[in-house]
Amino acid sequence: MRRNIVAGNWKMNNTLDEGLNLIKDINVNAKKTDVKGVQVIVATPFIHLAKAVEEAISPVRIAAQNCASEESGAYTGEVSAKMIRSTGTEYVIIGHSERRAYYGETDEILTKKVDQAIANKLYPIFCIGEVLDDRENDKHFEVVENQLKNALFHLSEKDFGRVILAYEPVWAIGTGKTASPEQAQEMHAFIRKVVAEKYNDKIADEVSILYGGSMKPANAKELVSQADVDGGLIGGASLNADDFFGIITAF
Ligand SMILES: O=C[C@H](O)COP(=O)(O)O
Repeated sequence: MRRNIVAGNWKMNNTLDEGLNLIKDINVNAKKTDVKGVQVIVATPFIHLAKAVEEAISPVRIAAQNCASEESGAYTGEVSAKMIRSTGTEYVIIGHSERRAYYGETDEILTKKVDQAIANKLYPIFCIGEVLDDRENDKHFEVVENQLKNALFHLSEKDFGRVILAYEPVWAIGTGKTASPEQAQEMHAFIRKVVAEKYNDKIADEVSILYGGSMKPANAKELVSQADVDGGLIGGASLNADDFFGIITAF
């Protein structure tokens, strides 16, 4: 079912103590705030996951920021989807533009990660988005469509139903430049259309599509009030519980 979701992505920030204190602050905010049915997700580094799951109270759920493309074995430094699920974690971000750009994650690798996540009953938060050059050359729709097709469209209808999409124009991540509400809506509507063409209208209508890229309390309301923007994937502003809830209460 299409849900409103605000997911914080801590990226490589917070020691274990800092992270658990932030979860406590998020719990305090969650208790005193009417989140109006918004699903709150916090994507922590791997080291926090098991304790964050114990600490987080409803409606806060925990996500990993990545998972291995392989099931198990001699892959030093990797963390499998099964290991992540064994901590009680329910969600995993896959295909973040930083993973694509800095760690060479191709569509082929991402396909395997998505399959691992689904096989281990995690909900993938799958990131798509163009770089500035793509947008300036009017290739942004094509790029996003290919990212969807190449890593997700092998999924059955049932498995696709577990996926949350996050549109993150790379030029807006951590730059303070946000896509305008119109640019976000235009792309989200396009994504829904591409999903409808591949699957059907019902599936397209039910998939949650989050916007990510310099979303802050000050601009969140305009973005989430767009018809096809179902929430946000928040980087910088998720590192402070008050800012994070400033976005959650924008609905
Ligand atoms: O995963 C989150 C996005 O990369 C957005 O990051 P940002 O809010 O710091 O721009």
